[in-house]
Amino acid sequence: MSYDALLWLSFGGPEAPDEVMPFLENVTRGRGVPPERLAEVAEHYRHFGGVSPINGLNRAAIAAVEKELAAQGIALPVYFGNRNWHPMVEDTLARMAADGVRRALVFPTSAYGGYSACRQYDEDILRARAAVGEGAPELTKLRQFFDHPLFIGAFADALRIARAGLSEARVVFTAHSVPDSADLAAGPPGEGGRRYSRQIAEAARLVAAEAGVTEYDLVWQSRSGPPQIPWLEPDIVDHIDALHARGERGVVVCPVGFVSDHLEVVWDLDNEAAERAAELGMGFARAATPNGDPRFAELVVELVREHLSGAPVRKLSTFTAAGCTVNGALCATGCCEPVRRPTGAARPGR
Ligand SMILES: CC1=C(CCC(=O)O)c2cc3nc(cc4[nH]c(cc5[nH]c(cc1n2)c(C)c5CCC(=O)O)c(CCC(=O)O)c4C)C(CCC(=O)O)=C3C
Ligand SMILES: [Fe+2]
Repeated sequence: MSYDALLWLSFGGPEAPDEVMPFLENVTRGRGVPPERLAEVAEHYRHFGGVSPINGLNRAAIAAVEKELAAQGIALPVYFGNRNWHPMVEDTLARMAADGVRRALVFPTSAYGGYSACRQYDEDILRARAAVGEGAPELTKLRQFFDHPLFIGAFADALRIARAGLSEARVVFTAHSVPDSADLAAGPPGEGGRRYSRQIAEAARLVAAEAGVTEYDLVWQSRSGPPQIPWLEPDIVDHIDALHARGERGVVVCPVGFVSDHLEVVWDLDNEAAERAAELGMGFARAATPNGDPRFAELVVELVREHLSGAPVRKLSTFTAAGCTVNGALCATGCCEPVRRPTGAARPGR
């Protein structure tokens, strides 16, 4: 099979103060996130002048991937499109079609399975292809890479470096929380669910092993949604309290659930969690995310080469290599089914 382009598909983020609310409305439309939470998150973006780091980080990563492709003699133009903010994936796909792209690979900026981390990117692909209509490029999404040796290796080195600065500290892995019901529905029906949290736990185990860490915890961060709906727990900040209560002197946080230092990392960890640790007199360090590591570009190009030249599928876990589907198709019927969130208002019966 031959491909004409690589589409870099990401979440998107505002790049000016007046973009914050429209961006947040795009993210949360129909998802039952209370207005108070939205106002709070808008405030987080305002601490950074209304500019999320995510688009800039993606542009830098794309530049690194373009260099790596060229270095490996692969002629594949890279396009950038987002789910929630400009450049919107619908517009990017229209441009690709106009440029004559017939078939493209898609790199989603998430390593994991689950509704938010995988299936929602399939929905983006479906939506973008429907928007372009006739002549829309055929899109093959690259697989989940949470257990790829280059991903694990980048995190393991970052964790080693972060630990080197703190003499006594508990290692804590963190990932974005999701509703418990969404985690339960993650993966193909019949496989017991929880594909998202199981993959996160496996990545944490692999990173810890490679970094020589024998004891650690796995916690969650950045929950939204109404408080009566259960999400994955414990929360990172509550966990820092618990570590303090049992006499730990410091904490090294490894954000294994993310590929770059976007807002959830630089606000929820580097500000909120770091501040709580400081209040408690605990040491705090945070491991870098892989986006800035040269191995990240190599990883992307290796995933591309699995398709272009049959490069071996390298992975460190025994979990199924999932997420690789064509034109937004699911891994399996009912895989990572979205769980409808209550909006607070009564919903008309359907
Ligand atoms: C699993 C997961 C990932 C990792 C996988 C991946 O990377 O794709 C992720 C990434 C990200 N999440 C991001 C931002 C936001 N996520 C929100 C809300 C939510 N995230 C959820 C899950 C995840 N999110 C969920 C279940 C919700 C509830 C609403 C819903 O069911 O959809 C909200 C709404 C406000 C709030 O309530 O926090 C915002 C602003 C940004 C960009 C940050 C920047 O601007 O730098 C990134 C990379
Ligand atoms: Fe999110």
